[in-house]
Amino acid sequence: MDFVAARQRLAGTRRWVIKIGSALITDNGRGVNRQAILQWARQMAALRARGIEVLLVSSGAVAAGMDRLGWPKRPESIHQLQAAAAVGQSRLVQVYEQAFGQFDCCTAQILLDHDDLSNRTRYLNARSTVRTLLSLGVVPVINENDTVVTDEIRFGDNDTLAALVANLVEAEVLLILTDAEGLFTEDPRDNPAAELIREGAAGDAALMGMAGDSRSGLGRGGMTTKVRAAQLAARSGACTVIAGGAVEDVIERVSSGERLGTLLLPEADPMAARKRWLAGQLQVRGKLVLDEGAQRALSDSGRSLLAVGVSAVEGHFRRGELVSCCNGAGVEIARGLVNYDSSEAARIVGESSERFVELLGYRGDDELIHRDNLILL
Ligand SMILES: Nc1ncnc2c1ncn2[C@@H]1O[C@H](COP(=O)(O)OP(=O)(O)O)[C@@H](O)[C@H]1O
Ligand SMILES: N[C@@H](CCC(=O)OP(=O)(O)O)C(=O)O
Repeated sequence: MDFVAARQRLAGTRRWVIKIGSALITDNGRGVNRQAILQWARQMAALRARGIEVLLVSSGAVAAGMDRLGWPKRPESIHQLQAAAAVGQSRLVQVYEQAFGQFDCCTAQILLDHDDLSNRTRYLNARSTVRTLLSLGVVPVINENDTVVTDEIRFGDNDTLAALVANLVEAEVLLILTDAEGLFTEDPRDNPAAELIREGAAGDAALMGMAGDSRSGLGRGGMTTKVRAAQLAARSGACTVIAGGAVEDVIERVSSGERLGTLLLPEADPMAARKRWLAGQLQVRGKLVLDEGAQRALSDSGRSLLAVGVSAVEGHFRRGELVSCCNGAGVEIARGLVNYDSSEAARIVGESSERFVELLGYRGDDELIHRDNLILL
């Protein structure tokens, strides 16, 4: 793998999930670290200004709640943990909204549980809401819905949740900020001579052997869940960077390709991995019938599907759902995520994108399906 090129490619990516762990958020349990949050918000706002969509997965509800309630030690009882999370979460979102507000960014709280990502309808709902927020320029601030989850359905650690969110929105990058400067050959708390792994393959089994558990009493999974998160994120083609959240301007520096932290890459070409993942994840909701020119544009030239090359629309689907692309004889040649609802698609098929405003009342995307969201069969 060409790691130098992979680092540089980070600068050209368009959608990031950034996860910040409990120890960082609470300055090692000393209360919500407003100063640090302001710095991260500034950097995330700068990413947004460069056209990069940012989703934040923030831990820290339990730790912030413990601090607010004056509890020195993490409670054992699930009900006390849930109570602490309820107290801490409201404080967290208030701090985020204020911090992002200083950089003209709006935030939205999203609390997810296991069902939201495993149940198909709720998965699509979550996906549409998050995508809508992103299109509005809002930064979603996501956490596990700690007050309602039970042990059986708990993600447990936000590394896993962040990776599943990266899958949900097909992010290109998962940046995990923690209190270590990346993955070391062993826990630097045990061995100060341990060396930083700068780059690797997310699926490399040796990495798990290096990763240890959390020690802080605030975080949950240590490096084990971070390496596993990189593996999960790789399924939809995302690369993962594990880096030190306390490093100055870490988000901006990683996003400009600087060699900070640990970069873990998907084995397959990111685009191929993402397409394979897409094909296996979603149900086909409808069908588009392509004329011969469009069939050639897709199959021979790997181009996007334009409305002008479509002669018919079948089924009922919404923007972002998976549709099948067939030739006149009904043979499926491709699948992809469609940019328009079925009723809108029916109005624009056979037409060039110049007429979209007239036909739909707004311009929208030029492509019916962008080539990045198309899988040839
Ligand atoms: N190989 C390793 N390299 C770096 N840190 C490690 C390693 N193994 C275990 N750790 C521990 O993982 C911790 C970070 O994980 P965790 O406490 O869960 O943080 P977070 O709250 O950010 O998720 C570090 O403080 C470190 O002690
Ligand atoms: N949902 C919990 C997350 C706990 C957790 O996973 O913490 P971490 O290992 O620091 O990401 C909270 O907000 O406290």
